[in-house]
Amino acid sequence: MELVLDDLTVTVDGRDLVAALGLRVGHDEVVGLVGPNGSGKSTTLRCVYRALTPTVGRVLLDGEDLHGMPRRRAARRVAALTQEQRAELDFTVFEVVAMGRAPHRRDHQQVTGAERELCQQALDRLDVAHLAHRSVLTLSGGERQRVLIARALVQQPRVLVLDEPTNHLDIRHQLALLGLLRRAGLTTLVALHDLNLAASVCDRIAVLDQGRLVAVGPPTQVLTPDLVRAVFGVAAVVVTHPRTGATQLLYDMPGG
Ligand SMILES: Nc1ncnc2c1ncn2[C@@H]1O[C@H](COP(=O)(O)OP(=O)(O)OP(=O)(O)O)[C@@H](O)[C@H]1O
Repeated sequence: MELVLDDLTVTVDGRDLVAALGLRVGHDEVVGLVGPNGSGKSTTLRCVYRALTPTVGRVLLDGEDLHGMPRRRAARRVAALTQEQRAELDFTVFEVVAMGRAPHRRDHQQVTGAERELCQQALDRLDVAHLAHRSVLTLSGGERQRVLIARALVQQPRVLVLDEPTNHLDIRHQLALLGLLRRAGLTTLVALHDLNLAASVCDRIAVLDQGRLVAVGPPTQVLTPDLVRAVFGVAAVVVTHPRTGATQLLYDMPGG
């Protein structure tokens, strides 16, 4: 499914948090959204999971206006892992993951055997199967993050929107998650702070600065020392990973 952000603008109190953003995420493509704190990444993603309605512009799924769709139809297409997401009620991990099926079920319908199987697979993929019967209230930050990602997968969306999904994850689970995103075969828009992780996992990277898209393209073309200095104010050199061939940045320490 193709996701298009068409001339997206979000204005609050006369200030454009996102300004005339145009971005296309192709079928099965993983596009990374990077930029400094406050550059508009979460605001952009909030428009895609419908927490915000753009002031101007549209979000299109295969040409259809996402904000004009009935809520359940949109929820069957787009799953999100957000910054706001909390799991504060005393449900078990399995119950929380099974909630991902809600857009596909009629009210009060029981979870089917096939859906239970789907949940079990997602728990296994995210390495949280051993927690299935624990209360989500007892989980560590990284465990909770993995449970919420499992729930998003169980939703069987066509489009995945992730806001800093590697937050709280240790390095093994960060890499496992990004590998999973690569293999998921979903149209994926992911906000990431770590430029090296973004370079490793994304087909293309879109760079936001003060609400404006300033660069978009393959990591090797976008993540140049000039761009990193101009947008992030950091001096960096670019190296090529000797085994994977991925572009990676090495940063100068300020005053170092
Ligand atoms: N509801 C709001 N009212 C006013 N300003 C807002 C609102 N929501 C976000 N902002 C501002 O919009 C700007 C962009 O915020 P946003 O959360 O999209 O940035 P971000 O790129 O995701 O940042 P970070 O890397 O810090 O998570 C920030 O300056 C933020 O303070």
